[in-house]
Amino acid sequence: MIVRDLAIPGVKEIVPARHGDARGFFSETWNRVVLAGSGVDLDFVQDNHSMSAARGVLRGLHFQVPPFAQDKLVRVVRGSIYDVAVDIREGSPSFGQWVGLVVSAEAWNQILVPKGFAHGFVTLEPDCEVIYKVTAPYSPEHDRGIAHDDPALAIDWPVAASERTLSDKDRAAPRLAAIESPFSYGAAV
Ligand SMILES: Cc1cn([C@H]2C[C@H](O)[C@@H](COP(=O)(O)OP(=O)(O)O[C@H]3O[C@H](C)C(=O)[C@H](O)[C@H]3O)O2)c(=O)[nH]c1=O
Repeated sequence: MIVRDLAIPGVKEIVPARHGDARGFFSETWNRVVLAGSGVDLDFVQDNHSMSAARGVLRGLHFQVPPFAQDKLVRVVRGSIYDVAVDIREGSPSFGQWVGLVVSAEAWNQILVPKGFAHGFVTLEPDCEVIYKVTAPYSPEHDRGIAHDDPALAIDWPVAASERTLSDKDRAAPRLAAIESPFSYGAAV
């Protein structure tokens, strides 16, 4: 299992081994002990699976506020996505900055998005299936969003605005400056 920090510390790319043979392959896509050995010791409580039918489906930017803040371990079992994590921890040296990663079934890679980050992705091809573990259960009352196209974030989405499909909720999301982040850099969540 390869674990590497992306441009904002805490956000990581994880690539599990894939053991191929004449039948196909086997992969331990998550192993708590192995990940803990790489400094990622998380207790996931829920597994999610979303399917997006078209290229350009954009889900995000979402986060849940404490006490339901979530770490997320995201992987793609069909297709490919451009996955984005935005640092929304007040006082962080990278507050308002983002990191993006292509996550795909072909690359067999994953992205770890810690608490304190807003998360979203855009699909790069039709029929993308995204599987992700989270460390807190879904709580609609604690679910929040910020605008994926907030000019202050200037996220370089690889799908043109005219080709994106968003939920009504995401289209109406506020800009980062319009919300009070519940996260503080260095503080336990
Ligand atoms: C997130 C979630 C949703 N739902 C229900 C609520 C709605 O009836 C339906 C679609 O929910 P939503 O439009 O919030 O789904 P996404 O836009 O894919 O949201 C996700 O998108 C980005 C990428 C994220 O990081 C979050 O995991 C999550 O917010 O599933 C549940 O039943 N459980 C859940 O954990």
